[in-house]
Amino acid sequence: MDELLSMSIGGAIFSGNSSIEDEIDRLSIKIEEADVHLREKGRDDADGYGWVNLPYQDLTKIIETADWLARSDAIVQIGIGGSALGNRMLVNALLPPFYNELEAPLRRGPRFYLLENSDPATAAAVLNRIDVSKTAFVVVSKSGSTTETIAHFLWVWQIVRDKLGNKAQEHFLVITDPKKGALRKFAKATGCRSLGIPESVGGRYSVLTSVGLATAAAVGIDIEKLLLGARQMDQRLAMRQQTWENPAWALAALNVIHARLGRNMAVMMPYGDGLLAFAEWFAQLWGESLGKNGFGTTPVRALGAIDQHSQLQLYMEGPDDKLITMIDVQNRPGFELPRKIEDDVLREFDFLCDKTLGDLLSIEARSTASALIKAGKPVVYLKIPEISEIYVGALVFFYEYVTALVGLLMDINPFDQPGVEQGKRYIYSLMGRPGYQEYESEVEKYFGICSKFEIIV
Ligand SMILES: O=P(O)(O)OC[C@H]1O[C@](O)(CO)[C@@H](O)[C@@H]1O
Repeated sequence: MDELLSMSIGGAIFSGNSSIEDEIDRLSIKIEEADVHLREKGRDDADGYGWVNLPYQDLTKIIETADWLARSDAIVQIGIGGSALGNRMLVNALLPPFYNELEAPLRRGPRFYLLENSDPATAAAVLNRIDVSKTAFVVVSKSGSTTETIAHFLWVWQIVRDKLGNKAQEHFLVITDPKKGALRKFAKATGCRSLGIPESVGGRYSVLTSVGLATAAAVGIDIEKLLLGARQMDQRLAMRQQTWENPAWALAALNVIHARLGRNMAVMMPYGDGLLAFAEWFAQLWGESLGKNGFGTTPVRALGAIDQHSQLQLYMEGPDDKLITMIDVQNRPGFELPRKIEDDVLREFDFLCDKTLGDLLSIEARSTASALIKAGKPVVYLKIPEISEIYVGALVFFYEYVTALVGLLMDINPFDQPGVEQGKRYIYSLMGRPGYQEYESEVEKYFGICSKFEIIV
């Protein structure tokens, strides 16, 4: 059986004489219970747990829609948080660098842009790069009401309608809740295309639904293989019923143990530019799922080898408050360094000859892990065979699984995000949304406290 992922752990400092094995074994029963709970709730398609079934879904409708999307010259996806980060992660990992700049056939599908942040500079720049009449706009929001997304949508809808009149809706795909919300109403009223997001799947667990898959397939990512990887991971995790055989169980336990010991940051440091956005996707998954009831470890996004020259000093000799995960990749595209150095003045670099840049990156990952372990810092060293659909699908499912398990081990609900709602109410009140006026005075009060200490230079 081909390997999907390997995990090694090292460098942990525990209290007293306790070993990593003892600490993890102590949590075994609770992990088994959490695992059973997760799978049972998944089978029932309970609220929040639906992602467990996504590897087995029927892709027909998504593929049909992707075929339509693929006929456009550019795709602009409008969404934020879980309605964008998964797309960014897939595109970053599975399309060639500078994809939008490539010409066909190297570019396998339409150019792909994301409108996430409510920053007018980015929005204007994207609109300047596309021909509206040859573009498909994909509006993604599970709730159908996220302010940033709706603001972008209203702006784009106006522009497209001004340009294309009653043909405007032919350029829109809405991905939202199958039954409710303003975007669902819009799709019904205009007759534009739409896809549903399963009700039981929350935003940050939705990359393997229409949210992540429709545009991914349109730009040439093999979504069947993504699901195959997720499925294989699911099946392998289900087979491993001992903590020390099951990497998801061991990693979930490890995270809980380190958090209890005050290691309150979870550094995600993949080695390779293609996994940069994986760390960003992980940050939402981890932060929004686990930051509750005073628990939660702060996700920190890092990138190897770049952050060796930026953050590593802190990881090595700063406070012992981090669990550092590194992701190494076994096979990377070849990029041979010179066989021989001709210039005398450069001879001291002979040791680099005959290797590839990929070898260098993996050597850097191993060396950095060793240095951290020597310094007594806890390291999780993950290795995937390559950055391709199967292994990315497997990695995504693995992290969703680990995150949910950590939440259940800590007796928190890993599928809600009540804390985010307060800020949303304040935004609505300041933007004048009816029904939210009462919150304006709260904003004034609390922002007033903050402004009291304003210092101007
Ligand atoms: O898909 P929606 O409903 O627009 O939500 C976007 C994001 O906003 C949040 O609700 C809060 O940040 C996330 O959980 C979600 O991924």
